[in-house]
Amino acid sequence: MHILADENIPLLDAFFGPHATLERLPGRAFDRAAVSRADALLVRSITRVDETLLAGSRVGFVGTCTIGTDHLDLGYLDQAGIRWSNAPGCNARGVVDWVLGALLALADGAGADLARRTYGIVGAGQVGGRLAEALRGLGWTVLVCDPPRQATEQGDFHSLDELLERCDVLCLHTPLIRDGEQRTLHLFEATRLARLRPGSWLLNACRGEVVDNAALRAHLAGGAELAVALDVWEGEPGIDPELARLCQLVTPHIAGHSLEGKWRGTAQIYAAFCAWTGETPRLGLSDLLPPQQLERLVFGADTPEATAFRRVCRAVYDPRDDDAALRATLALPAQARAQAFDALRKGYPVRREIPGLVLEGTGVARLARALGCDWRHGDDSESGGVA
Ligand SMILES: NC(=O)c1ccc[n+]([C@@H]2O[C@H](COP(=O)([O-])OP(=O)(O)OC[C@H]3O[C@@H](n4cnc5c(N)ncnc54)[C@H](O)[C@@H]3O)[C@@H](O)[C@H]2O)c1
Ligand SMILES: O=C(O)[C@H](O)[C@H](O)COP(=O)(O)O
Repeated sequence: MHILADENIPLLDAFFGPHATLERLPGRAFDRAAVSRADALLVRSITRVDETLLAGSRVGFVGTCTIGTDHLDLGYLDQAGIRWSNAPGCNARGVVDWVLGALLALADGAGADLARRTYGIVGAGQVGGRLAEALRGLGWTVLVCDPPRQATEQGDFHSLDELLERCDVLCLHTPLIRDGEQRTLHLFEATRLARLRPGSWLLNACRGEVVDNAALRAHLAGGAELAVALDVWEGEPGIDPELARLCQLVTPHIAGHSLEGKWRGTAQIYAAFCAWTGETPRLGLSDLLPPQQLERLVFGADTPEATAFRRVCRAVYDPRDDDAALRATLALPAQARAQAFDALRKGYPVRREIPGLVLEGTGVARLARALGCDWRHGDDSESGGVA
């Protein structure tokens, strides 16, 4: 068994080493020659896997250590009898942490109170569903638009038109769907952008193509009262530097790059690979995940929830660091800028997830529940320190 794998997939040796020979390549360097040596492919989001790449090969399994599948031609894989798997939900929590950090950054820029805004979540699956739960858990107002779910479930869903009318924060979490009734390609084009309420915020951490980037740039350049946080871009890795300069927060498609998110992705694909070969998995994520260095945050009984929220989010992750790193590349020539975008993703520092924390203090029980953290009553004589 020979596996061709993206070099940016962590834990390849630990999981797959006992089952196969491994060959690593940059995700953008997969070609027919390399694929002709492989029985299985392990990819991330940047490798287009379709008939052009696979025809005539003996590849029988394609695993993508990502949530998204828009880089896979699923119709072709099914018709060619090639087993495939993605890693549903693997890095959803990392994206939620990115959104929370982005909201804090936007609130600082606008002098806004996060609790008083109305949130619209477009696409409420693994990411959007968790985000809605977190924001509602904080007592904030959240409207959800998810027509595919609305068609099959009872629930409190709203139309996109209603979100545009009522919300002052829009968070996009749909898959990229290029055609059909649920098309999301350029879901936010010039007309919809123009309908956003003045003073509103737009956050995109799903796929760049869900927002028409040229239309967004024109809208912002025209003086629109809109603050924007973008993690994903049309034309990655060659992003539009003018658009980036007009946005309040910009990051290089790393919203889901928590350590747990990346490792879970490998573990999920390993389980799918073993199901394909008929072997018994020898390892699970819990065998490998290191303990968190920062485990406990202690709050005094009088700490306002908004203050505690800020401390918890920022203690784990502040996307303004990623913003600064990406902004530093914007003046580079196009090719160097695209390489820098990939390099920031490849060399991404270790980042853990908020639910790994324990929050201690009588006043933070609701916050802990909303953020998915364990909670301890604790000793109220301690005040706001970090253990
Ligand atoms: N930036 C990152 O690092 C990062 C990380 C993880 C996931 N993602 C991307 O985020 C997106 C969402 O991921 P997920 O795991 O939540 O996916 P998911 O499939 O679990 O959920 C997507 C939801 O969108 C809904 N949807 C589909 N078409 C819609 C439409 N036209 N309007 C509104 N809702 C619609 C679906 O019904 C579903 O509930 C994917 O594109 C994924 O690739 C990005
Ligand atoms: O769909 C996903 O899971 C994410 O967009 C994923 O994190 C993409 O980043 P990559 O894994 O390609 O680095």
